[in-house]
Amino acid sequence: MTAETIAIASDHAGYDLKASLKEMLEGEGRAVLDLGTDGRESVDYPDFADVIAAALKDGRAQRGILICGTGIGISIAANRHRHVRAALCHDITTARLSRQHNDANVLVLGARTTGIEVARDCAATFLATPYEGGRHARRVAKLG
Ligand SMILES: O=C(CO)[C@H](O)[C@H](O)[C@H](O)COP(=O)(O)O
Repeated sequence: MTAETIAIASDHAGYDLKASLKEMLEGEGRAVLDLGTDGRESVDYPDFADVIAAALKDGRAQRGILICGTGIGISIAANRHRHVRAALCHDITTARLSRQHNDANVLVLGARTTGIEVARDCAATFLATPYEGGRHARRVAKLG
């Protein structure tokens, strides 16, 4: 198993899915850094995008998973950080291509829009798929 640490965070809407994915990943022997939220009480998704961005920046984690209700708000917030390439994925194809073409370092899921089995498949695919580089490297470099 790889030595990388996966940071995971959500707002209240994503709390249950976060718990499920954390259990799955830890069951696979992965190191998971849970950065909250810690319950179903209403919180603000930008705060959790920011904590994931900080963990990637200071090296506590190498990749991340973010969850809110739709995944939209937390994607917008995460992508305001220049070192974050957060990809909102709805199926294994988008999860795979976010890695192969975009070198995404954060998978984003919508807990109110994506079923749990699809979400688990997205996480597994995202974490297993390497970046292709090549022609994509020029484009990713232009992202900042
Ligand atoms: O940011 C979002 C929409 O793009 C997320 O889905 C949030 O989780 C959602 O807005 C939270 O809504 P709530 O009614 O406050 O639970």
